[in-house]
Amino acid sequence: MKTLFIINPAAGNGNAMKKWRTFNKTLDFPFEAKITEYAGHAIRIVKSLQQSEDSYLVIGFGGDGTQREITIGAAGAKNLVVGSVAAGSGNDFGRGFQSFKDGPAISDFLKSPKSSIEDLGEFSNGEMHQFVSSSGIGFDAEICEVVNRSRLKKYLNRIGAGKLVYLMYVVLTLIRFQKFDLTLHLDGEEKEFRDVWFATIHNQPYFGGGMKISPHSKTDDGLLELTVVHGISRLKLLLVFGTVFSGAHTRFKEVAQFSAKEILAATPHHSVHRHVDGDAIAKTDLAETVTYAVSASKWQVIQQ
Ligand SMILES: Nc1ncnc2c1ncn2[C@@H]1O[C@H](COP(=O)(O)OP(=O)(O)OP(=O)(O)O)[C@@H](O)[C@H]1O
Repeated sequence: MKTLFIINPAAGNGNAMKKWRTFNKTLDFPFEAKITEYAGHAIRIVKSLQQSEDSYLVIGFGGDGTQREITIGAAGAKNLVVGSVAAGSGNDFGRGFQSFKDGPAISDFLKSPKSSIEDLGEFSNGEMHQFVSSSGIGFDAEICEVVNRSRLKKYLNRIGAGKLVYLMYVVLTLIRFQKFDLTLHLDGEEKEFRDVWFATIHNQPYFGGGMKISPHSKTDDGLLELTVVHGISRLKLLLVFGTVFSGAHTRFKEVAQFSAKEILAATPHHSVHRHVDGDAIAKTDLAETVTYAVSASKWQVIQQ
């Protein structure tokens, strides 16, 4: 089995490259390495390996956006197994799926490679998008969007204070966020929610950099889970966030959770920010209904 590392220099607030330069000195096996040059590049790199006669262990060296791209590129391929080394900001991929903690762990894996077959989330709004950990709309997606656009972020990253800007925008967004109405169809059953802060669809339990928000999610059960946080004051929302790490958030009546094979979601009165695996994408369109489901293309992740 060949090994390819894919390094995203933009991950971890621009620190992934520095981490890679130290990390690659610890590797005692042959490997190839490619540095991504633009968003979406990792999908192209990994897709091109699908034609290879060799089998590959493809290891992402970045965060959740990088792992999403690698997984999409590897979906459906029998000769590709996905691994990861956390070098991003949130790194939820490595919490929900197995990942490598260091070079010797990769070395051990290569001596007797094992993998498992996993689900991939998919949503369609005319265009098809895929996600590996979660995709959602609302408060958290708006934070992703404003942080990405921020000029202050670039400046603070340079002086090593990138996390500060995130915290600042959480508070700002909390003050100015406009709650929205949400209409859902869960395997055909209709549900309406008012005053929604966010709704997130999960393939795995972790979200937002270590919050175990969807404790019942399993990565290979052919189902997606949905969390809707609604009808809650700003102050109580902060309290709920404080309980996510222990799992106690599921006891609040304002936190609704469901499992379904197919989820249809519409925001008929508001255009709302969206994310896939923590990366902001275009806002919802008032006229559209988005369909979420598990993709038919499965993928393989390492087992240690
Ligand atoms: N050379 C590049 N320049 C700019 N963006 C890139 C480049 N290569 C990849 N990207 C994009 O950078 C985005 C962010 O990377 P990633 O999500 O891996 O890191 P992160 O945001 O620090 O981590 P996390 O998502 O775990 O918080 C990815 O979605 C990817 O498309």
